[in-house]
Amino acid sequence: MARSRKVQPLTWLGRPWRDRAWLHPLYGTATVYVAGSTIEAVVSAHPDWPVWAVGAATGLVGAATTAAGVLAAAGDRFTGWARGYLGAAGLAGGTWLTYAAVTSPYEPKAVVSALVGAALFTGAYPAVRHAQLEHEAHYRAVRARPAPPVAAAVPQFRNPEAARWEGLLASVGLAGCTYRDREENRAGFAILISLPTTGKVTYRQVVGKCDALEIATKMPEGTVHAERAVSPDGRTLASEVWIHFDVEDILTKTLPMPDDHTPLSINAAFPVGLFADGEPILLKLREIAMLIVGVRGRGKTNLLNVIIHQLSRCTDVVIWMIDLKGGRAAKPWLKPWLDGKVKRPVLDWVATTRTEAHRMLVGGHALIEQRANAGYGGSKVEPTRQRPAVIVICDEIAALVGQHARGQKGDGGPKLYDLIAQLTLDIQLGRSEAVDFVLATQRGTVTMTGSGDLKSQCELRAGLGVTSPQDAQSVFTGNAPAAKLLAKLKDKATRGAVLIQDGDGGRISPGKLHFYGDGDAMLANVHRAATLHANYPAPLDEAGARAVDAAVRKLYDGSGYSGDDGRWSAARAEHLYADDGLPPEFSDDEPAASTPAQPAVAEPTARASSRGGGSCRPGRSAPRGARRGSSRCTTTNGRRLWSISRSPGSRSRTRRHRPMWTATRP
Ligand SMILES: Nc1ncnc2c1ncn2[C@@H]1O[C@H](COP(=O)(O)OP(=O)(O)OP(=O)(O)O)[C@@H](O)[C@H]1O
Repeated sequence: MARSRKVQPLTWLGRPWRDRAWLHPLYGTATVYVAGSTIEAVVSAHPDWPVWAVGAATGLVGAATTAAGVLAAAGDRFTGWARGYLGAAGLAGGTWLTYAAVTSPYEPKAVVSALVGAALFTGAYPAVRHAQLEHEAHYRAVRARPAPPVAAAVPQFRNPEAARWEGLLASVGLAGCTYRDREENRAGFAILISLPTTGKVTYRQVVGKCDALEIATKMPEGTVHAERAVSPDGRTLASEVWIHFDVEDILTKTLPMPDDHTPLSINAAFPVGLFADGEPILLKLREIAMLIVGVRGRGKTNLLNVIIHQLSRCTDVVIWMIDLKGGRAAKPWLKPWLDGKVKRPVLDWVATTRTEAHRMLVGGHALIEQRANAGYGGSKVEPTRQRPAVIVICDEIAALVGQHARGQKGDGGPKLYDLIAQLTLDIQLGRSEAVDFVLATQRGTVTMTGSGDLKSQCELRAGLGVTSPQDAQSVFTGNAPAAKLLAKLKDKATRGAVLIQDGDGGRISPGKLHFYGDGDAMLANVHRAATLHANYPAPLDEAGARAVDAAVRKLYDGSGYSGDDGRWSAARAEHLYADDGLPPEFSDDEPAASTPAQPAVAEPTARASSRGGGSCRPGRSAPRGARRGSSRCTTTNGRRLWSISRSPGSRSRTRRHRPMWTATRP
């Protein structure tokens, strides 16, 4: 039902004496005439008053009546005509009064002028009044303000939880935000708020108040964080924000690496940890370059181990690794093969020198060209065991392409510029040919990553803890809220905590990575995985291997990728065979309680034995009907290359940032 609206009262000019309005000028003239007669009577009674003084006094009265006329019609409710008419009436009346005071109101000229004035003002009045009434009608329609609604006085029902949250938000300086919804998750809960429509509170301000909310709710540091809400059709909403309260504080927990050794596919996502709200972090390393940034001791090596563990479960992937720290990270993964316990290493190629890394990058480029020229799969290569993806993992890229990573003068090794250019080109061209990169560095600055171009190619970023907010900014360029959150992950308890950014919109979420173990425990875990996964990674396809071999032979000493003088030859890989620093054997902790299902993978070809200088012999084939891995993607959309699964059964109309596909893996 429409509410009746009262209008403000309008002017005296149109309203009072509405029925006899035409008499107004006559009343006015009569009033002035009576005033003139009164002045005459008073002056006659005082013959000693000088004429000039009487004239001046009435002149002042005239000026005052003129001003009164003009002021009476001030404001936007009167027309200009009304103001002119009243001003002129005041001026005429004042002038006449002055004249009548000095002479006499009964003198012929005074009488005639009074009559003429009355006639003129009476004649003009209807037009002035008509204009005024029209103006008032318009004013009433357009400008009249509604009276305050009576309903405002009636107390409204308030959801007590909404009132509590809005009160809390207001107490930390987020007044005007409206509580909309609450969603429980595995780590705690999240509330959805609408920002005030005045724009007085922005998303950034909410992020800035997370510290204050932690204090107000007595939560540990880093357990409250904000995330923009997303509409059901995937658009980020400017006015709605989820605030997460991670009661469980997953960021400070240690999440042991699941003892899962079943086979996977690179076309599906694999878990690497849990988001702060308890949902799994799933990575899909397809058509994307990943940049991992974290200062020493924040968990880079651990994350690389987790990634190698999961990649080496894939039956359609070839893993190459650049490890310029003398192979410290790669060697444990080679150990079962070096010990002769398995017939193939899970890492297909390891480069521990800049020269070998150059060979690898040039070989990668040859593979990309060979695949592009062959036109496999139309616009892009879909990895299979017959034509596997190649993932190049590089631990500490600063040692390879950083500003200070120059080789010895005259050592015949690659130039820094060549390495930067080759790596950048490979990342650019590799994605459609199933050649992708995982790069790790201590800082995200251009001096450490070689070039801005190279860094900008890495759409998937993972931040693992930095020393300063500036460093945090260099990971998630231009994203102050994320940088702030990353800079918070600095205490011991949050080691292995990560901030992960999706390439298609920059949304960032905190989480905790699975822990692969420390020291000997880590080495034992690696040994076990490298043993159990030995047959999973595919050999490089024959045509690709030939192209890589030919390209590598053009460099340096003419040795290649395959054959006796290939990548595993004593001349190039002898240092990897040295058993320094690694515990002797892990033979007794081999497949125990959770013996994995054997992979249903094709037996590596006999040709594989020749690659690897005779050391890389065919492994046993798996029994028929062996169980495949259960992880799968139901859908993906074009460029979205990794994402996050949503907890099932969410009721909210407005989603948190969650994906288009679901992983069914536990
Ligand atoms: N996910 C995790 N959960 C719990 N603790 C972790 C995790 N990741 C790493 N840590 C802890 O942090 C320490 C450092 O980890 P890691 O060696 O992987 O760091 P890093 O960044 O590679 O350091 P460096 O460059 O010195 O090798 C580990 O010894 C471990 O105690």
